[in-house]
Amino acid sequence: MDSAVHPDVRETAEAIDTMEIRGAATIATAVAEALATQAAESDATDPERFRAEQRAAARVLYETRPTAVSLPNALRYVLQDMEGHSVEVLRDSVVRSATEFQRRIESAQEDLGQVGANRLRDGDTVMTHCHSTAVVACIRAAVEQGKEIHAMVKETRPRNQGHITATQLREMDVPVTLIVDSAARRYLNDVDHVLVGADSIAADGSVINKIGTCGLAVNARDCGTPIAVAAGTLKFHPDTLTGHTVDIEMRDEREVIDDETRAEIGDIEVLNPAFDVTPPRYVDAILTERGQFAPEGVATLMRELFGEGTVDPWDEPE
Ligand SMILES: O=C(COP(=O)(O)O)[C@H](O)[C@H](O)COP(=O)(O)O
Repeated sequence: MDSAVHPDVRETAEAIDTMEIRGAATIATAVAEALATQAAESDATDPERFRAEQRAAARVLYETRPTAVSLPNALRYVLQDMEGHSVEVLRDSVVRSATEFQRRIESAQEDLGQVGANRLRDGDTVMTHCHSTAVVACIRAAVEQGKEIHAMVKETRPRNQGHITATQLREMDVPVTLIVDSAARRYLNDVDHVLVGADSIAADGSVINKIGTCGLAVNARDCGTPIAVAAGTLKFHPDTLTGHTVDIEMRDEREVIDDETRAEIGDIEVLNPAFDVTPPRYVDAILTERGQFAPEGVATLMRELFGEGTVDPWDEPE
């Protein structure tokens, strides 16, 4: 354990690991803030030491959850300009980049919210899955445009993030109907849109999001209900441009079944994948702060954004 890693960084990492801090954009904001604290409160006296501390902090944060690419994308953004010959210059660079990153996330969320809102008509009902700040931003913008929007919120087992969505939508007076996940098919003909977020978008337009998204999308397509994914460019996974796949997080079995019930049943295997992959053919549109794209079209924008490839600033230099 590297003692130079600030306690706030460890606290943030722990909160991400236990999902007290969760959701791709929220995780990204939290890690940017943690790196800024690490920088602001560092007592390193030489630049090399300062850089090593930042790398160690970034590694602790990076190793928390593997699927949401917003996390490494945030670390890269904050540490990208860590050039300079004095600790003061380096510190300023990290703190400035972290602030800039948070500002960009906020404005991207607002812009993609407008894009999503433009797809929604007055009186529409939207089915949601999990809790996505980007989806909430779209519905909020539609409400601010004066549209009456209803929501059918899937509870999203095993952790019931649908309850967070329901709470936030009620706070803006959106009428909410809560359903269990397996009831989605029954109501897909009654809703006008399915709107979900994303943890990562792959170069082929595949969408990696909360487990159950793929089944929902396949069913939506079968019913002819349009499905859009609200995901800023922060969710674009640069490594998929060179053929890498996205790691799907497996979580603790006890999120699915408690030890006592399990013992009563007998010897069973329990699998608890947190995310799944929806192929691009089941997705109508990806909504970003740069407008909406057909999933097959994101590769061009990804190349524009990550053309030169990426570096992993948490790695030790060669
Ligand atoms: O799958 C989840 C959250 O999963 P978990 O609860 O396991 O973190 C959300 O749909 C995306 O992260 C998008 O969220 P946002 O739009 O807020 O980035």
